Amino acid sequence: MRPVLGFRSAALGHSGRAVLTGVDLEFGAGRFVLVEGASGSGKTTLLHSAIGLLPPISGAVERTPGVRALVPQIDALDGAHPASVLETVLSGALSVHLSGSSPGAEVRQRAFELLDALDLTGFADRRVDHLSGGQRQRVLVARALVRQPDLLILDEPTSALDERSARRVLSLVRAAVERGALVLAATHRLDEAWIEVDDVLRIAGGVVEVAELPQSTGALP
Ligand SMILES: Nc1ncnc2c1ncn2[C@@H]1O[C@H](COP(=O)(O)OP(=O)(O)OP(=O)(O)O)[C@@H](O)[C@H]1O
Repeated sequence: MRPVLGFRSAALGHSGRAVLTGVDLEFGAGRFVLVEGASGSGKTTLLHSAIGLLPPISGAVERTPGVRALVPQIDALDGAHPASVLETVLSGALSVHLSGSSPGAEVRQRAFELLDALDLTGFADRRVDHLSGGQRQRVLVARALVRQPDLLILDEPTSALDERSARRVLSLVRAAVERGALVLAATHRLDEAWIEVDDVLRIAGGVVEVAELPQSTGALP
C-alpha cells in the first residue's frame, strides 16, 4: 500500500512549541480516520499539520500529490461573508481549475447535487452570513467535497448539526472514502454518528494513539 499521508517521528505544534510529540502514523487511500480528543488536546493541530497548513517542528509529514480540501471549524465562517452559497461552494473548486477554465457545467452540477444532498436545495443564492450555523457548516462541507479531494480533512464537521444532518454529512464523506479519498475527521464527542469510520486516533497528554473502533449500540436506525 502506498501511503497517502505519513507522519515520521513528528513533533507538531505552534511557534516552536510542541503540542504533540512522537507522531508516527501512516494512512493509505480509501480510509476514514476519526481523530478524537478533549478540547485543547491537539486535534486541530494534527489536522492542520496533516493538510500542510502547519509545518512540523521536527520530523516530517509526507503526502502524495493530489487534491486536498479542508472543512474548518464552523467559527471560521463567523462574521460577514457577503458571498452566496453557490459562490462559496464553487470557490472550493477554484484552485483545482486555476490552470484551466473557470468551474464549468460539470462542477456547477456537482455543487447543486451536493446542496440537494445536504438539505440546502433552494439556498444557492442566499448569502452565507444569513444562514444558521448548521446551514453554514453544511456549506463548508459542500465547498470541500466539490473539489473531489484525495485528502479530505474535517474539523468537527458535525458540531452544529442535528442528528439527521450529521448523518447526511457523514454519508457523503463515506462516499468520498469509497471513491478512494483518505479522510481525517476530528470530533470531541465519539458517538453513534461515527460508527462507519475505519480507524480511530485518540489524542491525550500530547500523544496520539490508535484506539478501538466505536461500537454500535443499536440505538439508531
Ligand atoms: N495558533 C496557535 N498558537 C499557539 N498555540 C496554539 C495555537 N492554536 C492552538 N494552540 C494551542 O495548541 C493546543 C491544542 O490546540 P488545538 O486547537 O489543536 O486543540 P483541539 O483539540 O483542536 O481543541 P478544540 O476541540 O477546542 O478545537 C492548545 O493548548 C492551544 O492553546
